[in-house]
Amino acid sequence: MTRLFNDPAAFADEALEGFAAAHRRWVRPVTGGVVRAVPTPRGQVAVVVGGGSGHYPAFSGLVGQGLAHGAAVGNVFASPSAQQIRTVARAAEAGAGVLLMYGNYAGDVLHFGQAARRLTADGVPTRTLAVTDDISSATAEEAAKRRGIAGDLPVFKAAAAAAEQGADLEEVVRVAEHANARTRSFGIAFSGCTLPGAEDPLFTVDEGRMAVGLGIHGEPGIGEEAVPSADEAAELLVGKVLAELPEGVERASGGRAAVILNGLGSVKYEELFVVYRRVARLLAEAGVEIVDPEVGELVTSFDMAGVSLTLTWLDDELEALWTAPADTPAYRKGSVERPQDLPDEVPAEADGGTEAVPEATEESRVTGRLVAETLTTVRDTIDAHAEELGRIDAVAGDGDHGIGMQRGSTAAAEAAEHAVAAGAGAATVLHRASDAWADRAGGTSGALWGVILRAIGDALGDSERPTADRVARGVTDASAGVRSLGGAEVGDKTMVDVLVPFADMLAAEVAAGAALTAAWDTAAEAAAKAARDTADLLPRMGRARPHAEKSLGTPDAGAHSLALIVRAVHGVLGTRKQAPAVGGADRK
Ligand SMILES: Nc1ncnc2c1ncn2[C@@H]1O[C@H](COP(=O)(O)OP(=O)(O)O)[C@@H](O)[C@H]1O
Ligand SMILES: O=C(COP(=O)(O)O)[C@@H](O)CO
Repeated sequence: MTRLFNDPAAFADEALEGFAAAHRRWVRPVTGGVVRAVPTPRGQVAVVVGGGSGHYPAFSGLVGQGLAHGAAVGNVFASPSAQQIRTVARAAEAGAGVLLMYGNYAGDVLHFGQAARRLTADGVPTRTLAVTDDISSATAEEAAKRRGIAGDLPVFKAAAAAAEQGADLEEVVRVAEHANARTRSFGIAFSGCTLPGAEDPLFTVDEGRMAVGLGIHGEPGIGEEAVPSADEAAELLVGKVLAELPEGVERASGGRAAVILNGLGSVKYEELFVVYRRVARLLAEAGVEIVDPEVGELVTSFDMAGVSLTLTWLDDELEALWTAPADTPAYRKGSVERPQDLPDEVPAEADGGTEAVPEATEESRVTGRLVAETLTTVRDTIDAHAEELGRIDAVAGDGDHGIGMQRGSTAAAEAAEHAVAAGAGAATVLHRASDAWADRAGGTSGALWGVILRAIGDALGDSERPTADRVARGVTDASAGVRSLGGAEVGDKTMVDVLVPFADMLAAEVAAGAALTAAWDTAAEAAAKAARDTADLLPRMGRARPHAEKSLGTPDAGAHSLALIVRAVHGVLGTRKQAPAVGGADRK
């Protein structure tokens, strides 16, 4: 149970503020996360890590000499936004490029990928690496789909130590890929975590049972067994991890490995030591030499009761990097040389102020006002359903869909109002709302809603006549944009299952001559049905995929929220018969 919080939606920001205040020796807060207090030496590759909050010490606690140069920190269990990542990377980079590192989760992959493209366009050479150590989350044949759990630490550390030793960006990437390929983890859990403000844990296991193959977001395990003794738990974990040796490691015997026994949040250190005692013996019996083991909390999931075992199979290169010194708030090893002349406190960054809006016609400004009003209604609709969306997402996902959508829609409505007050046209209102939604929400749906609003804005423009045809084209482009960015298709059990039929129906109705409000009504009906139908699908993308069968009978959270939103938008359109974009006479 997370007991101490103020506003749950502000939990991650407030935790980061307190963390930075408590660790000034190591870190400096920047917009979107933290960077080292000791600036990156000129010419050194910067390793910037990141992910959602709720996993401390991942990710902010791993920033310091010998480890990460910066961490982008998202909302609870949600990826940081591309904009946050970019700001942190810009503050950390020192002329030799940036490697962005994160666990392999849909939201992280989308946002870090976008950030890399923007940084490259800014002239900062940038590469990405998603850690994939969790062997329970996909088969060896589909290793690229595996999640990143406690293996984040040794992979981050190898890359950062190589950067510290002067490797260039290509070399740091090679080392990171090599460390990732040689890292394997497996975990078990006795109870799920309870998110700030939530009543119930994300999953429960019956008394005397445990989940096998845990995730770090309170995802239930992939199987269930009776709770073992500490020794039996050690036997299970060691057996699983030794069963899949990486390429280049012929046999366990004679191998050397970095070993991490990780507590997920509420398994006590003494319990971990009891388990580790047997882990160490079993590995010794298997002929594995343990190098610098770690027993403790390194990647957590709030108060989840769970434990995972990670092995990174070392060669000479990886061993030197694993044993190299590091000095961060949560992870220290050996002694690092600390520069004497630390910079004075860096002044807080000025917030960008209000950027002037591009020219717009009066007609487009009227539509901009309608868009802002619609976004306010979207925000209110999401507020009213936030708890329900979180509950649906918790069935097979991480329970954060309500919070993420709330943060995104609130920020979008606010940005739209500011843009309208500055005299913006429809495109600019939607573009500002798109950036605000993606930036504030993070997570998979934050990136995708950013794409949706931007595509509709592009179609409406700031000076063109806002016709029903343009709206329909914008929605069609949004549908294509979401599929292109997220890679999901109809049938994968995502919001795409609703967006595609909605866009297709809207385009068909408008092409057949219907006025926008009537066409939207018919399309929203199709969206509601498509959202309900996702209950019968097995997820093939995103957080729910490893728990496919658990989600049968429950609709997809992102599909449901999209259907709610398009219905709410119809409510606004229906009250504005005079608005330029909604009258049948304005079809062309
Ligand atoms: N690849 C994808 N393409 C389109 N939609 C996706 C994809 N992956 C997940 N989603 C949608 O995102 C929703 C979850 O959004 P969010 O709560 O932000 O996710 P997460 O916490 O997993 O980042 C899912 O219910 C699904 O509709
Ligand atoms: O939760 C995380 C990001 O995953 P999403 O795909 O955005 O849900 C993060 O904690 C793991 O790095």
